[in-house]
Amino acid sequence: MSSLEEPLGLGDLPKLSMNRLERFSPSACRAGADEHSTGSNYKHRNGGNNHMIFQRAHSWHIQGHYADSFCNRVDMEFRALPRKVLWDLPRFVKIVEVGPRDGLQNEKSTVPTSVKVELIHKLAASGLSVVEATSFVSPKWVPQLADAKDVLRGIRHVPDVRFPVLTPNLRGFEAAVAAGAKEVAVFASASESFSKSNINCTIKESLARYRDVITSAKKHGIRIRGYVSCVVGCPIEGAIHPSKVAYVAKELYDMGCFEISLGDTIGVGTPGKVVAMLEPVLFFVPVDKLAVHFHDTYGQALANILVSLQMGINIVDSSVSGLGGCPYAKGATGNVATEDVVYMLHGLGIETNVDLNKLMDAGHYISNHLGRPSGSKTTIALHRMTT
Ligand SMILES: CC(C)(COP(=O)([O-])OP(=O)([O-])OC[C@H]1O[C@@H](n2cnc3c(N)ncnc32)[C@H](O)[C@@H]1OP(=O)([O-])[O-])[C@@H](O)C(=O)NCCC(=O)NCCSC(=O)C[C@@](C)(O)CC(=O)[O-]
Repeated sequence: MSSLEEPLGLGDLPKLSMNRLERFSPSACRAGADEHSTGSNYKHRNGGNNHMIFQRAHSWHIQGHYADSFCNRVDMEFRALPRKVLWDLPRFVKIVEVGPRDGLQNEKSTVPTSVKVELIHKLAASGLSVVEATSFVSPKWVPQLADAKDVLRGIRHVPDVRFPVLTPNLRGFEAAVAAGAKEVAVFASASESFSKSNINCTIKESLARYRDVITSAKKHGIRIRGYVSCVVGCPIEGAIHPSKVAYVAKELYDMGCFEISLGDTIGVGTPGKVVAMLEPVLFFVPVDKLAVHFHDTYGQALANILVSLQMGINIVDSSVSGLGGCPYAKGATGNVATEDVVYMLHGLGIETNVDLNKLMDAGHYISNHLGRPSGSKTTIALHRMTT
């Protein structure tokens, strides 16, 4: 990866346009204090004194004997500012890749099983530790995933990578186990209307079904993830009250789901709405058991992820190339692109274990197959830069 391709993180702030954070980067000060340099292209006025700050390609420098006292002041200012907004961020974020399931379930033309399996292998090779592979749902409802059994059987074992599948009822769960599933997910909704249109039952009925699935899963020693859909808005009902989200999340968690993913199914969330939704949920479900799952319909997904991380969440669902959309949520676009999430997280100095180049390779593979450009802005930008 060339330096141009690396995310512009805090350590690279001098490369960005002038702003407050940039000027007061402590790494810039440390670099300046350590090695004095020549060749200025930026002047900074501080408290009536002129201090020359020299900018080179990768570091900034403060000249002469002003450096130490200047840097101490700057360090103090800098610490106060990012502590508020950046320093509570997690060091590591687990990404749950949902492209092969959520991303493909809405595709009109049938994607061959071999392509799905190859995509899953490429995603696993990029370092992702969880790749949601498919759904054991009714093929009448979601024809694209009618080959669930064959997809699961086609996946070769990759150490430390998990391949969960969606199961809407006991029948789906049993089929998934028979095909070799080691981890499954159930999916309820915070909206009564969406529950009926998505899984043809009320919220209460869905929770009763999932209780049976979880009881059976426990017997098989299989881990179950729980989804809550429509956590901010519903395509039929509109705004959803956060208390409804908290209720369903708590029920699934109390039943035994090891992780609860909160889905903004139609991507209407904004950071303010997300904070308001997360607050009551955090009252009932431990923060380290929560994941966020944002569709990017209004371009708010990365902002929503950032605010979720600031609230302590460190599990993020996303879809390679931004594939997807829910068959029962008209107009909703795909999930936030995994490439864009990785770029942002790496830029913030947060580890993911994901190799962005290999991930983009997986994105190119499926985008080429589908015959359309990637939905990842990061991929498009880096591609432009290299061609
Ligand atoms: C839940 C059901 C099955 C109920 O479907 P139903 O029609 O109410 O149930 P049914 O019991 O009357 O069964 C209808 C037919 O499906 C069969 N059937 C029944 N169960 C299964 C099964 N497991 N696997 C295969 N076949 C099944 C069953 O045998 C029968 O076949 P028929 O007798 O007519 O030939 C149906 O509504 C369904 O499959 N819905 C699919 C919903 C879905 O996959 N939605 C998209 C995923 S959720 C999502 O995207 C949101 C999420 C998770 O990403 C988070 C977010 O973004 O918010």
